Amino acid sequence: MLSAEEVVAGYRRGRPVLDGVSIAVNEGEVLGLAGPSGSGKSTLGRVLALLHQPWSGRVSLDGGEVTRFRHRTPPETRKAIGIVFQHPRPAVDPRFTLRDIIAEPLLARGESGEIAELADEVGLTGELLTRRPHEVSDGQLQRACLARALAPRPRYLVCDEMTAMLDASTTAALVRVVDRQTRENNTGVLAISHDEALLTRWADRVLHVAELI
Ligand SMILES: Nc1ncnc2c1ncn2[C@@H]1O[C@H](COP(=O)(O)OP(=O)(O)OP(=O)(O)O)[C@@H](O)[C@H]1O
Repeated sequence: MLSAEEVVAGYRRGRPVLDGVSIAVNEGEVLGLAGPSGSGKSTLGRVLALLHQPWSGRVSLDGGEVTRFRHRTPPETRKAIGIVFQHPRPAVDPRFTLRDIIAEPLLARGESGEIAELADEVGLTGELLTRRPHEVSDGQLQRACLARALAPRPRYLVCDEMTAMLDASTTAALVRVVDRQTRENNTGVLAISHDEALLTRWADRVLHVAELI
Protein backbone atom coordinates (compact mmCIF):
# COMPACT_ATOMS: atom_id res chain seq x y z
CA MET A 1 0.00 0.00 0.00
CA LEU A 2 1.17 3.53 -0.82
CA SER A 3 -0.30 6.00 1.62
CA ALA A 4 -0.18 9.58 2.80
CA GLU A 5 -1.27 10.24 6.35
CA GLU A 6 -2.33 13.64 7.70
CA VAL A 7 -0.25 15.42 5.13
CA VAL A 8 0.09 19.18 5.34
CA ALA A 9 1.79 20.62 2.25
CA GLY A 10 1.93 23.78 0.21
CA TYR A 11 4.14 26.32 -1.46
CA ARG A 12 3.75 29.44 0.69
CA ARG A 13 4.29 29.53 4.41
CA GLY A 14 1.02 29.62 6.33
CA ARG A 15 -1.04 28.80 3.19
CA PRO A 16 -1.28 25.00 3.01
CA VAL A 17 -2.77 23.53 -0.15
CA LEU A 18 -3.28 20.19 1.62
CA ASP A 19 -4.23 20.50 5.26
CA GLY A 20 -4.28 17.15 7.01
CA VAL A 21 -4.98 14.92 4.01
CA SER A 22 -4.89 11.11 4.12
CA ILE A 23 -5.18 8.68 1.21
CA ALA A 24 -4.15 5.09 0.51
CA VAL A 25 -3.62 3.36 -2.84
CA ASN A 26 -3.81 -0.43 -2.71
CA GLU A 27 -1.84 -2.79 -4.88
CA GLY A 28 -3.70 -3.75 -8.03
CA GLU A 29 -6.32 -1.01 -7.89
CA VAL A 30 -6.96 2.13 -9.88
CA LEU A 31 -7.92 4.83 -7.40
CA GLY A 32 -9.40 7.91 -9.04
CA LEU A 33 -8.73 11.33 -7.50
CA ALA A 34 -11.16 14.02 -8.57
CA GLY A 35 -11.62 17.64 -7.62
CA PRO A 36 -11.79 21.10 -9.12
CA SER A 37 -8.80 22.94 -10.53
CA GLY A 38 -6.55 24.25 -7.78
CA SER A 39 -7.86 21.87 -5.12
CA GLY A 40 -4.46 20.24 -4.64
CA LYS A 41 -4.73 17.01 -6.68
CA SER A 42 -1.36 17.45 -8.38
CA THR A 43 0.27 18.47 -5.13
CA LEU A 44 -0.98 15.27 -3.49
CA GLY A 45 0.21 13.19 -6.47
CA ARG A 46 3.64 14.80 -6.20
CA VAL A 47 3.73 14.18 -2.44
CA LEU A 48 2.99 10.47 -3.05
CA ALA A 49 5.63 10.31 -5.80
CA LEU A 50 8.13 11.88 -3.37
CA LEU A 51 8.58 14.95 -5.56
CA HIS A 52 7.12 17.41 -3.05
CA GLN A 53 8.04 17.16 0.58
CA PRO A 54 5.16 17.77 2.98
CA TRP A 55 5.52 20.20 5.89
CA SER A 56 4.12 17.51 8.18
CA GLY A 57 2.52 14.08 7.99
CA ARG A 58 3.88 10.89 6.48
CA VAL A 59 4.16 9.02 3.21
CA SER A 60 4.44 5.25 3.67
CA LEU A 61 5.18 2.35 1.34
CA ASP A 62 3.94 -0.96 2.73
CA GLY A 63 3.78 0.59 6.18
CA GLY A 64 7.37 1.88 6.15
CA GLU A 65 7.81 5.65 6.21
CA VAL A 66 9.40 7.08 3.04
CA THR A 67 8.64 10.79 3.53
CA ARG A 68 11.73 12.25 1.87
CA PHE A 69 12.58 13.69 -1.48
CA ARG A 70 13.09 11.01 -4.12
CA HIS A 71 16.84 11.57 -4.42
CA ARG A 72 17.25 10.94 -0.69
CA THR A 73 15.39 7.62 -0.73
CA PRO A 74 16.94 4.21 -1.51
CA PRO A 75 16.80 3.18 -5.20
CA GLU A 76 14.21 0.46 -4.44
CA THR A 77 11.84 3.11 -3.11
CA ARG A 78 12.39 5.39 -6.13
CA LYS A 79 11.84 2.48 -8.47
CA ALA A 80 8.63 1.50 -6.71
CA ILE A 81 6.78 4.76 -7.42
CA GLY A 82 6.41 6.18 -10.93
CA ILE A 83 4.65 9.29 -12.21
CA VAL A 84 3.35 10.54 -15.56
CA PHE A 85 2.54 14.24 -15.90
CA GLN A 86 -0.06 16.10 -17.92
CA HIS A 87 2.45 17.85 -20.16
CA PRO A 88 4.98 15.51 -21.76
CA ARG A 89 7.24 18.14 -23.39
CA PRO A 90 8.67 19.77 -20.26
CA ALA A 91 9.15 16.26 -18.84
CA VAL A 92 11.68 15.13 -21.47
CA ASP A 93 15.09 16.19 -22.74
CA PRO A 94 14.42 17.55 -26.27
CA ARG A 95 17.81 16.27 -27.50
CA PHE A 96 16.95 12.62 -26.83
CA THR A 97 15.20 10.25 -29.22
CA LEU A 98 12.06 8.52 -27.94
CA ARG A 99 14.12 5.34 -27.61
CA ASP A 100 16.62 7.14 -25.34
CA ILE A 101 13.80 8.69 -23.32
CA ILE A 102 12.28 5.27 -22.66
CA ALA A 103 15.69 3.71 -22.03
CA GLU A 104 16.83 6.28 -19.48
CA PRO A 105 15.75 4.43 -16.32
CA LEU A 106 16.90 1.09 -17.76
CA LEU A 107 20.37 2.25 -18.80
CA ALA A 108 21.04 3.45 -15.27
CA ARG A 109 20.62 -0.19 -14.26
CA GLY A 110 22.50 -1.62 -17.24
CA GLU A 111 19.38 -3.15 -18.80
CA SER A 112 18.35 -2.17 -22.29
CA GLY A 113 16.71 -5.33 -23.65
CA GLU A 114 13.23 -4.34 -22.60
CA ILE A 115 12.97 -1.13 -24.64
CA ALA A 116 11.33 -2.69 -27.70
CA GLU A 117 8.88 -4.56 -25.49
CA LEU A 118 7.95 -1.39 -23.58
CA ALA A 119 7.58 0.64 -26.77
CA ASP A 120 5.34 -2.05 -28.18
CA GLU A 121 3.31 -2.09 -24.98
CA VAL A 122 2.49 1.64 -25.35
CA GLY A 123 1.94 1.40 -29.12
CA LEU A 124 5.07 3.07 -30.47
CA THR A 125 6.43 1.53 -33.65
CA GLY A 126 10.10 1.15 -34.59
CA GLU A 127 10.56 4.24 -36.77
CA LEU A 128 8.96 6.57 -34.21
CA LEU A 129 11.57 5.53 -31.67
CA THR A 130 14.30 7.21 -33.73
CA ARG A 131 12.52 10.58 -33.66
CA ARG A 132 13.07 13.42 -31.20
CA PRO A 133 10.28 15.12 -29.24
CA HIS A 134 9.76 17.97 -31.75
CA GLU A 135 9.17 15.37 -34.49
CA VAL A 136 6.25 13.64 -32.76
CA SER A 137 2.77 14.56 -31.53
CA ASP A 138 1.84 15.15 -27.89
CA GLY A 139 0.13 11.76 -27.85
CA GLN A 140 3.19 9.95 -29.19
CA LEU A 141 5.43 11.73 -26.70
CA GLN A 142 3.06 10.92 -23.85
CA ARG A 143 3.21 7.25 -24.89
CA ALA A 144 7.00 7.47 -24.54
CA CYS A 145 6.66 9.12 -21.12
CA LEU A 146 4.33 6.33 -20.01
CA ALA A 147 6.79 3.69 -21.27
CA ARG A 148 9.59 5.46 -19.38
CA ALA A 149 7.52 5.48 -16.19
CA LEU A 150 6.74 1.76 -16.62
CA ALA A 151 10.33 0.79 -17.44
CA PRO A 152 11.44 0.23 -13.82
CA ARG A 153 8.23 -1.83 -13.35
CA PRO A 154 6.92 0.43 -10.59
CA ARG A 155 4.57 -1.02 -8.01
CA TYR A 156 2.64 2.26 -7.89
CA LEU A 157 1.99 4.75 -10.65
CA VAL A 158 0.65 8.29 -10.32
CA CYS A 159 -1.07 9.42 -13.52
CA ASP A 160 -1.50 13.17 -13.08
CA GLU A 161 -3.96 14.30 -15.77
CA MET A 162 -2.03 11.95 -18.04
CA THR A 163 -4.58 12.16 -20.85
CA ALA A 164 -5.80 15.75 -20.46
CA MET A 165 -3.94 16.91 -23.60
CA LEU A 166 -4.87 13.88 -25.72
CA ASP A 167 -7.65 12.91 -28.12
CA ALA A 168 -10.21 10.25 -27.22
CA SER A 169 -8.53 7.36 -29.01
CA THR A 170 -5.07 8.04 -27.52
CA THR A 171 -6.70 8.47 -24.11
CA ALA A 172 -8.40 5.10 -24.45
CA ALA A 173 -5.15 3.47 -25.62
CA LEU A 174 -3.11 4.80 -22.70
CA VAL A 175 -5.78 3.87 -20.17
CA ARG A 176 -5.72 0.32 -21.60
CA VAL A 177 -1.93 0.17 -21.15
CA VAL A 178 -2.18 1.25 -17.52
CA ASP A 179 -5.05 -1.16 -16.92
CA ARG A 180 -2.96 -4.03 -18.21
CA GLN A 181 -0.20 -3.08 -15.77
CA THR A 182 -2.70 -3.14 -12.95
CA ARG A 183 -4.00 -6.57 -13.90
CA GLU A 184 -0.74 -8.25 -14.90
CA ASN A 185 1.71 -6.70 -12.43
CA ASN A 186 -0.67 -5.77 -9.65
CA THR A 187 0.41 -2.12 -9.97
CA GLY A 188 -1.53 0.33 -7.82
CA VAL A 189 -2.55 3.44 -9.76
CA LEU A 190 -3.57 6.91 -8.59
CA ALA A 191 -5.46 8.38 -11.54
CA ILE A 192 -5.76 12.14 -11.08
CA SER A 193 -8.26 13.95 -13.26
CA HIS A 194 -10.81 16.73 -13.27
CA ASP A 195 -12.74 14.57 -15.75
CA GLU A 196 -15.15 12.59 -13.58
CA ALA A 197 -16.59 10.69 -16.53
CA LEU A 198 -13.12 9.36 -17.35
CA LEU A 199 -12.52 8.37 -13.74
CA THR A 200 -15.89 6.65 -13.48
CA ARG A 201 -14.99 4.51 -16.52
CA TRP A 202 -11.40 3.90 -15.47
CA ALA A 203 -11.11 3.71 -11.70
CA ASP A 204 -12.21 1.01 -9.26
CA ARG A 205 -13.20 3.78 -6.84
CA VAL A 206 -13.12 7.57 -6.98
CA LEU A 207 -12.33 9.97 -4.15
CA HIS A 208 -12.63 13.75 -4.10
CA VAL A 209 -9.81 15.80 -2.60
CA ALA A 210 -12.29 17.53 -0.30
CA GLU A 211 -13.24 14.15 1.25
CA LEU A 212 -9.71 13.30 2.29
CA ILE A 213 -9.38 15.50 5.36
N1 LIG B 1 4.89 25.24 -7.95
C1 LIG B 1 3.95 25.96 -7.33
N2 LIG B 1 4.24 27.12 -6.72
C2 LIG B 1 3.30 27.84 -6.09
N3 LIG B 1 1.99 27.50 -6.02
C3 LIG B 1 1.64 26.36 -6.62
C4 LIG B 1 2.59 25.53 -7.31
N4 LIG B 1 1.92 24.44 -7.80
C5 LIG B 1 0.63 24.60 -7.45
N5 LIG B 1 0.46 25.74 -6.73
C6 LIG B 1 -0.82 26.21 -6.17
O1 LIG B 1 -1.31 25.19 -5.31
C7 LIG B 1 -2.74 25.09 -5.46
C8 LIG B 1 -3.08 23.65 -5.80
O2 LIG B 1 -2.53 23.33 -7.06
P1 LIG B 1 -2.56 21.85 -7.66
O3 LIG B 1 -1.90 21.94 -9.01
O4 LIG B 1 -2.06 20.90 -6.68
O5 LIG B 1 -4.14 21.63 -7.83
P2 LIG B 1 -4.93 20.73 -8.86
O6 LIG B 1 -6.16 20.30 -8.17
O7 LIG B 1 -4.03 19.68 -9.40
O8 LIG B 1 -5.29 21.75 -9.99
P3 LIG B 1 -5.13 21.63 -11.57
O9 LIG B 1 -6.11 20.61 -12.01
O10 LIG B 1 -5.49 23.01 -12.06
O11 LIG B 1 -3.69 21.25 -11.80
C9 LIG B 1 -3.13 26.10 -6.51
O12 LIG B 1 -3.61 27.23 -5.83
C10 LIG B 1 -1.87 26.38 -7.24
O13 LIG B 1 -1.87 27.71 -7.72
